[in-house]
Amino acid sequence: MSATLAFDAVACLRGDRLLFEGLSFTLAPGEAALVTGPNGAGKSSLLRIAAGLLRPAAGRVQAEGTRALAAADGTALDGALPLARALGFWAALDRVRPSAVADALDAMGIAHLAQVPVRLLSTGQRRRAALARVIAGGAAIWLLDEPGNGLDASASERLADAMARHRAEGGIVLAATHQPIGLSDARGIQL
Ligand SMILES: Nc1ncnc2c1ncn2[C@@H]1O[C@H](COP(=O)(O)OP(=O)(O)OP(=O)(O)O)[C@@H](O)[C@H]1O
Repeated sequence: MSATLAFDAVACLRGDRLLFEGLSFTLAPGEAALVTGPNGAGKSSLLRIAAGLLRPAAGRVQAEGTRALAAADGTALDGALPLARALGFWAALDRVRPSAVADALDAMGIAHLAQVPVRLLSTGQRRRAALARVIAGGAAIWLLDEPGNGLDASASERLADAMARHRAEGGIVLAATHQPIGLSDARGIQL
């Protein structure tokens, strides 16, 4: 997997507030960074900029490889569909191999929920499902907003394992978090 994510003197403006400016970093294959900072500092905004969903007020973002964003709220999954089918919808768009969904459900320990409609999942199960979507999608660059929120100890371990496997394959992880998430050797980006 070949991936690069580079910020070059990036500034972020929300409304009329400058949240950060002059932010530069480069992540090479296998590298990870942890974005920290107080509530409202702009962590989610930074991830949206990294995903290409929000335009920087200044500077440039270069991404080599596909990007997948797991937002802090919501799963981006159809609540009415059974979990496996909701994930399958994205997997089809991402053109991944058919077994990717089952593997991702296994990786997050929710294979037994495959037939349960997404809207009936618990908060932690939904978080696991959102992460399973990213894992199944096969994107090179994972952008994870508060990925540890709502996860129990076992799910946190599964997330740490999934991130380690992803990096070992040359993937990149950029995560915003207030809590430790088992991301070893991650660069710190303090807002
Ligand atoms: N669409 C928007 N228009 C204007 N301001 C916005 C918009 N979205 C977010 N903001 C503001 O930008 C600031 C940064 O928000 P952001 O969600 O990026 O922070 P954060 O560091 O992720 O915060 P938290 O730790 O609370 O999740 C906040 O003050 C927020 O009110």
